[in-house]
Amino acid sequence: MPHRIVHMLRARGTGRRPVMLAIAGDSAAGKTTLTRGLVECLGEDRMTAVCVDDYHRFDRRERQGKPFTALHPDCNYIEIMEQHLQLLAMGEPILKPVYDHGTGELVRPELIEPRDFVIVEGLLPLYSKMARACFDITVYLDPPEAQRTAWKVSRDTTKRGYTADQVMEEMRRREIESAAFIRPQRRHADIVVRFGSVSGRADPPQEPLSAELLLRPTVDHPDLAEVVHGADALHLKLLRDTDGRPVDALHVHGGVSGEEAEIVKKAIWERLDVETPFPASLGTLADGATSDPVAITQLLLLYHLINADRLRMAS
Ligand SMILES: Nc1ncnc2c1ncn2[C@@H]1O[C@H](COP(=O)(O)OP(=O)(O)OP(=O)(O)O)[C@@H](O)[C@H]1O
Ligand SMILES: O=C(CO)[C@H](O)[C@H](O)COP(=O)(O)O
Repeated sequence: MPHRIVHMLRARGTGRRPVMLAIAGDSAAGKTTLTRGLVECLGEDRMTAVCVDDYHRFDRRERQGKPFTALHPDCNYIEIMEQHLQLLAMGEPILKPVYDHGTGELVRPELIEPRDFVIVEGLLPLYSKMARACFDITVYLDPPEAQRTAWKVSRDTTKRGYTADQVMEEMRRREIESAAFIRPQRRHADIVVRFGSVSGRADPPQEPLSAELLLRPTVDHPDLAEVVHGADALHLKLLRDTDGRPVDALHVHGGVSGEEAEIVKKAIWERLDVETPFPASLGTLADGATSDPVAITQLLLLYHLINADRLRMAS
């Protein structure tokens, strides 16, 4: 006699499941910037973006009296986030809470209907085993702390109503929870991305930041050795991961020329061998400037999304 869960799963039918991508990282690590370009590229009719900071249990005012910050799992409805991620992974709609980052208030929930691809970004998407089980591809954004601090001060003082001193004080308050709950998610990512100067090289201030992408063998990456062969500003290196295991690292220097970046982007895209037209408009930053290291990172993520979709259709 099948269990009730089996009946429920059968009744649900064989709807198409979306490809699920997680982008985790601390506040102002660049998650929204990366996500926005991906959504623009594939279009909202194919891609749904969800921010899991919407699962904050308390609004900004309520949090002031609490012994923890927004980074703590107890400050978030983690179980509801897990339920919703499971539903999205099965292609089901959710009624998602909404946290307004501008005002710090919890506002009217919104209906989210997953499209072919779902990007889930935020502070804690890879925090629990159940949440991690919902994803096909996982990314952790790991900028140098000094870089992230500068981004957070600039963004929170212009868009979230804080003074620079308030931001710095809040970052100090969050540090213990950042170490305990945010940074450990790095170990669960298929790809770890660091926008900043490549080690041993000082990027000139007028150039976009360089990128280092750790490409862990937990997913199949395109053959980048061929792609970057002979390039001046892109290199593939074998590094030691934090657990001591060897890992490929793709370095994209901020000073990469437009022509070289274009050749590499097209070469990555050709390895997909799909009908989808080459995505031209990637790499846009919040201030409207463009960055080839960001564009190449986004292209690699698109490669994984489209490849995962294609493999699933074929299976
Ligand atoms: N690769 C980059 N190059 C230059 N600037 C960047 C880059 N990524 C992010 N930034 C800057 O950092 C700021 C914060 O980025 P973003 O809003 O994407 O972070 P986030 O991780 O989504 O933040 P939060 O979780 O706090 O909402 C942006 O306003 C942008 O100016
Ligand atoms: O880390 C964050 C992600 O953006 C936010 O700062 C957090 O979600 C809530 O903080 P705030 O009270 O500043 O809105």
